[in-house]
Amino acid sequence: MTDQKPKKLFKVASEFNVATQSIVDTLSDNGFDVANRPNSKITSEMYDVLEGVYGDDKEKSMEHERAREEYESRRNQIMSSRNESVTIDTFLEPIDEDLEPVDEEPEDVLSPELEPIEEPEEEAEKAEVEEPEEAPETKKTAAEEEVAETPQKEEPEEAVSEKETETEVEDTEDEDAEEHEAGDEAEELDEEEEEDEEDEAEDEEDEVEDETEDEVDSEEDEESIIRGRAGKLSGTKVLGKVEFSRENRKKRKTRKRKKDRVEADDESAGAKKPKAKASDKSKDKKPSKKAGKKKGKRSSRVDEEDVEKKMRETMQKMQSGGTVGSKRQKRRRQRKEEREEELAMQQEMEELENEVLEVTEFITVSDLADLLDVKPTDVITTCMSLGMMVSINQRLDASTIELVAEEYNYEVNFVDAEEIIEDEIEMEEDDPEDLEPRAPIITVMGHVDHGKTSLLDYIRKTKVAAGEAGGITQHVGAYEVKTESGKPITFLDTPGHEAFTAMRSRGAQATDIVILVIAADDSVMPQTIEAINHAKAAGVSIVVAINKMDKEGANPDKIKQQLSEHGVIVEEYGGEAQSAEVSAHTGQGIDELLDKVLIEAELMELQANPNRLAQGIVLESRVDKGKGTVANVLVQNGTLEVGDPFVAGSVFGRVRAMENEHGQRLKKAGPSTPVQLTGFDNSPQAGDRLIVPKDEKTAKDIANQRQQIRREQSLRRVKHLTLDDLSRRMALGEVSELNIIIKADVDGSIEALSGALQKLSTEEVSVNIIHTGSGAITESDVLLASASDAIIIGFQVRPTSNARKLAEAESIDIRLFSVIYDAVDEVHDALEGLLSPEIKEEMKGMATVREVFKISKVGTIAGCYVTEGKVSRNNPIRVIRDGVVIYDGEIDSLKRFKEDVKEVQSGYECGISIVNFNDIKVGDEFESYAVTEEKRKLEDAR
Ligand SMILES: Nc1nc2c(ncn2[C@@H]2O[C@H](COP(=O)(O)OP(=O)(O)OP(=O)(O)O)[C@@H](O)[C@H]2O)c(=O)[nH]1
Repeated sequence: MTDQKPKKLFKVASEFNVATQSIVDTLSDNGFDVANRPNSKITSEMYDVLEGVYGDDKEKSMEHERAREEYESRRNQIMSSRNESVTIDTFLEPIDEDLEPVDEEPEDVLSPELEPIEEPEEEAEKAEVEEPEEAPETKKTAAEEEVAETPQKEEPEEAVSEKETETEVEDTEDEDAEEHEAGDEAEELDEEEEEDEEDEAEDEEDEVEDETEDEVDSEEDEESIIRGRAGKLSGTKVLGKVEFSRENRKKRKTRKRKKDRVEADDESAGAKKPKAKASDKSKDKKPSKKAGKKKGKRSSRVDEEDVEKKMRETMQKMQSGGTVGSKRQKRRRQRKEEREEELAMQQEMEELENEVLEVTEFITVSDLADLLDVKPTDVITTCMSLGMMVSINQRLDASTIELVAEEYNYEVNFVDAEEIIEDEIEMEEDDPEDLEPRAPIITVMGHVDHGKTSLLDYIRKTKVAAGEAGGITQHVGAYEVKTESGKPITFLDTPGHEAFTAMRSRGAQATDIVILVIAADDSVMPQTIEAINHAKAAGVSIVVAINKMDKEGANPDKIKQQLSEHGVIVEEYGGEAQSAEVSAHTGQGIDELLDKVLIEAELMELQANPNRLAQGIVLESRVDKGKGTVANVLVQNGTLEVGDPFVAGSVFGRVRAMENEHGQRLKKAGPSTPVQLTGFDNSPQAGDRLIVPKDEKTAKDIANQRQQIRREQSLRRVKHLTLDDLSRRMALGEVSELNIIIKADVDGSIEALSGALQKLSTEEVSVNIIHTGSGAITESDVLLASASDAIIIGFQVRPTSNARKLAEAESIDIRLFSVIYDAVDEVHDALEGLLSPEIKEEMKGMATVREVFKISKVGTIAGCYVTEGKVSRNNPIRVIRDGVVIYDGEIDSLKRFKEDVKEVQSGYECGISIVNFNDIKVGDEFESYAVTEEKRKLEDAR
């Protein structure tokens, strides 16, 4: 190297296989001052020094080079075999003639340009191959002699050493620098080279980013890394570009989707499936390109027009005078963009495939078809294939909608019809300027006996009465307290999580902050944890009140420690939860607690707009003999005024009167004000949202619509789980636990039954006994079953008549048994999906015993009054005393006056005697029932 021309830094770095910085450092250690720029000159003296230091690395570099050459020759073989099918010669005959140096692989040369439809790996592989494509094109334009000359000039030299014909124009820039330097002395070329090299350096940085580049490219990457070009990574800006274009695509997509919805009718004829729709869309966007890519039929997609167009484009680019390097860079960017686009497209298609339908339950077949973009007949056919005959206007239940939607690759998200109606009429968002701070609404929660009630009582007694003569005189579900700073806080006055969860289960949320009460002398208990979980699920802030601080053994630190284990980290422990140590007995720390509540409220920026139509929530309602329906309502936003028409749930009303907790009449109630409200048409339910629409007509319309929906739902929906549909709902994944309430005659039976039933738990369904009790099945059992979606099993007991009616109304499955193992078998069969209630029992009539006549030789005759249905002579009869079955047998005689009759209708008296049973007492009830055999239906078995 001693007498040779100076080399460039990056070349030397590449030769020695080390970073340019290392070279610079080494040289500086040896007294040479060289800037770390790729084109810095390395003199022969410097080179000698470097050789001494990095000789070994040079060896490695050469090995590396050999491996690269090997790879390239292998790749060329593959290329030439692969591209036989795609020849572009036909299109470029005149060019080929001029292009001797590269005509060995013309198809490779042009295919990437003309057919950007190959698989990404292919694309990557051709990263190098495409280079020459510009060369031939260059040559084609005779005018571009200058550019064309370069490869031609080099060819003879390279032809000797290079086996590959593709020979990468890169070589003319990459290795050429090296080779030329040995032979070519032309200074002006050097300058050109410098430019090229700079571009190239950038280009190579690009390659570093380009993950799909092939091995050869990765070698270049290595080179680029070696050349220490990391400082120039400004090229990553390209990514920004790509993102931008993707966003645009998304927007376009959204618009398109909307448009599609509008034009659904026209298009739906062809679009059988959303998938089809998706691919249509993709075609719209990327016509033959993508389609071709998918099918891999590349040559078929290349038409002459395309070729010409591409050629023109290429020539334009060349004429515009970009260097080869910058063109390559552009090309790479282009490819990268294409890949990004493709990715975005795939994502979109996936999105489309997993599209979620937002529907209300019980939409009609034609509505569903509209949403699915298909014809109603398609939905009808689908239903038929699922074994259901439906008509176009038939409303479908949730599971059918899901099944049909699934057929069209849609997921279904059921939305509350009421919400939809509400959304339609919901007034627009409040202008931030109109918002004013409002009082926080607080619920007190905590474990049993930790002092919730005491705390609420203390606050009510000490903080409410101030200034309000008489204090709280009536229950309105909530009350407002004034803190020392004069700021108000509204407390919901029912402690415990029942009220909170009941509201939440109805989708309503009245609470902003939960005060979590924990006794300082106790510890974090199950209900504490439950309360934490509920509050978290509702997204409600927690302020901790460590109560009973007056007690000996109070250990607040222990509580704080335990709380942190459950994700509530108080401020002293570095968390965000406010906490106060209080005593509901002495009042210690209560002011501090309220202050902390206010701090939390401030942090939450609780605001409302008092100058708008009111919105609120029904806390509870009851029927008052004098006033009609009275409901406690918490105004959440806007101002409710006397005379306002409103709708609460499905109930219409007009504010007749409002009273606050002090029994004072109010004309207006602003945000966070609890009021007792009269003027309802009917009884709303706790948790119902109350809104004041713009006029009475709208309010009535909404109420009517909602009533209709509720009617439909109550008519059609099997609201609660029954043993009959257990296996079907298990299969649909709707049920994973079977909640059971057991009522039995004696405690012993309860234990035996619950033990046996619990053992039936399977992997799919666990059996939970949520409540047990002895005695008749009461209304509260049915309510519990309704709230927890449970079935009721009665063993030797019967429901009271109110419970029976309620169970019917609420579709609660009550199963009555006289033999424990019958109950166990039935539940077992239901779990196994084998349940076939072939023998069904139906209550036919009830009669109450009013008098008892004991007649010797005949036995006891009961003078009865038929209260429900009819009592038939031929039906079996049960004797029920205090809700418990005491005998099950047959009627001996049924008489009206002295005549034997077959049956007696309700409202009539009759005399009944029972075979072998004389222990009849006044007040007993007779249940006349029929046993019917039902053929097992196929759908039951599913
Ligand atoms: N020493 C002391 N006792 C308290 C304090 N707060 C409540 N207690 C007592 O703890 C017991 C339970 O208090 P409650 O207010 O009924 O507790 P709770 O959490 O409402 O209980 P449930 O309504 O059963 O859930 C009562 O005997 C209260 O007198 C307190 O700060 N100090």
